[in-house]
Amino acid sequence: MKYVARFLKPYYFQMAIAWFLMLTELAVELMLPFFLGKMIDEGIQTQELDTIIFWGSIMVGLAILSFAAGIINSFFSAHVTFKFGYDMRQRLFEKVQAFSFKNLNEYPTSSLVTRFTNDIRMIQNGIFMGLRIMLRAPLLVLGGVIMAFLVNWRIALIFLVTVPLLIGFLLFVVMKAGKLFRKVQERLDNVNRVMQENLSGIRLIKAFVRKKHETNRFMGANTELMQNTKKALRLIETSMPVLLFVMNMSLLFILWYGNIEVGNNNAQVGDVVAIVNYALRVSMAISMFGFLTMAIARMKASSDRIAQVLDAEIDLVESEYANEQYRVNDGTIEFSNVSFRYPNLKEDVLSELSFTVQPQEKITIIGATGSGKTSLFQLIPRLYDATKGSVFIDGHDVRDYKLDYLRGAIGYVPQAPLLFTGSIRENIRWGKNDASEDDIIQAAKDAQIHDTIKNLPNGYDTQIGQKGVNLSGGQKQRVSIARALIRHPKILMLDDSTSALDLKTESRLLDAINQYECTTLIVTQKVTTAMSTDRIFLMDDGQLLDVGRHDQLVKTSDLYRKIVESQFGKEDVHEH
Ligand SMILES: Nc1ncnc2c1ncn2[C@@H]1O[C@H](COP(=O)(O)OP(=O)(O)OP(=O)(O)O)[C@@H](O)[C@H]1O
Repeated sequence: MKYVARFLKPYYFQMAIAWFLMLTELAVELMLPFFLGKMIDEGIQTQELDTIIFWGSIMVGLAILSFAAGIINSFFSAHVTFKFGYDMRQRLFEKVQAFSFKNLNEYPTSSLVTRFTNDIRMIQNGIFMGLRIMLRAPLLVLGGVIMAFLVNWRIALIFLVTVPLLIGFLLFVVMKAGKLFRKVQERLDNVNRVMQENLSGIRLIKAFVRKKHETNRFMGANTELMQNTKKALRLIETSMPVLLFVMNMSLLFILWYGNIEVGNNNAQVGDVVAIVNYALRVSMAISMFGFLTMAIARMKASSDRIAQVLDAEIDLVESEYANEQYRVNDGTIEFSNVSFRYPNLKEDVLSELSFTVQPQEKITIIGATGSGKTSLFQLIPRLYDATKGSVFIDGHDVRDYKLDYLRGAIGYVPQAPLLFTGSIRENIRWGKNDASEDDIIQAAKDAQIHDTIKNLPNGYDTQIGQKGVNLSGGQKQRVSIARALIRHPKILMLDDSTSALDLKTESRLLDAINQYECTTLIVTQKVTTAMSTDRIFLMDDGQLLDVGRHDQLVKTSDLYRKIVESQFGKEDVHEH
């Protein structure tokens, strides 16, 4: 709950006003039955109209005051609640933006989405209820009992039985429900996860005719959520009849015993009416108190989940010694004894890699799937840090660069091109905010996508659907290459980004890239791509098996020869 208090701090003043108004409402609520009793005894029973009007006017005045206080309290409570939600969502978003890849692996997207939406809403509910009824409910119980004793202590003795009974029962319910609601929240995570996977993979599901399987999976998660929610709500629902039963019994007792006391001249009719009124208000306050504690239990469960994210240690941060002066000018890349292991793995996926790539050199990295090509790429813009050894760019360890600068100097096209909803122009400009229209067109031309865009009905204004659904795989790849080229990066990294391009387009693309003054690393499976670059890195099982030009490797590397044979046929190897 420390974060709840921290995020509420700027709004303490507004909260104080809300609480003050709530106390006003409370005072009125406690006074009304008292005045009602007075009106009955001094006005109605003695049939004095002036007295009735006098007490009646006071009661109407107080009711209006309470009404106004209630409305203004709601206004301030809502203001604090929404501002709180806004601030917390913003902070959470910034934190997740700062997450390293390792952090992101720990928190699945669906769980983050639930935290951003549902958990924050639960906390907001708790705060809103807190501002409206937190002090009011217990004070109303206490004040109601005291006032009832002041009116007539004999009849009020019944409160000594009913109040502890109800409070004890509600505490029991709340404690049990708190645990159940925590489970509900976890089940909601599951439903969101399955739903998200399904929505993003719906095309694949249709293509594989896996609708039934996925529907069952969703039904499983949904049923669990329903069962857990049902359990929690059922528990709360049982509390209401119990509450009503105790309340009705106590009312009956007050009326029965009150009647006797009035008969014995120990009480007046107005006293009995006032105490009945207090009994009703106290019971309602206890039930409100129950809901409030429940809301706090849910709020606690949710705030713990938010705190987990806000407290998550970000393992990949900018070094405090990072040098602002360091610049990437030439684009020399050096790996020195670099080993790397994903945090959740037991074995290295890259072992003892050492090589240097010269400025503006074009390198192809070729190797079996899972051999560590993407992992190698990720170490250059520091998406992960090497577990052992160092990566240097222009002679400086990547860890000594300002992180944003380093990443900004690199044009990285990931394996799965991801485009954002918006126009094609916006997607290309995403790589460089201040790019001019000419820059955008030039980057698109170099990425060999300009002609395609021009032929679209809306050209560069064509809206890209979610994740680029309305573009072909190769078109998406080229838009994301244009997005990287527009930065004029000193280091360009294409992770299997030309896989969907035909040979001619790919060759034109590589020629265009040659015009850029950048060191280029290309992960590919295609020998044709490898042939057009300066050197080929042959990777196998996290190791650099061979390095050389195509014509050298064909002679010296069995593995490379096999790859060439698999793509060109045995006889053609030496021709190529
Ligand atoms: N986020 C991750 N967490 C744990 N292990 C991972 C992660 N990403 C990749 N790996 C593992 O690391 C190894 C190397 O993966 P990598 O993605 O670098 O291979 P690759 O050569 O790029 O493969 P491909 O050609 O299929 O893209 C694989 O064994 C893979 O299972």
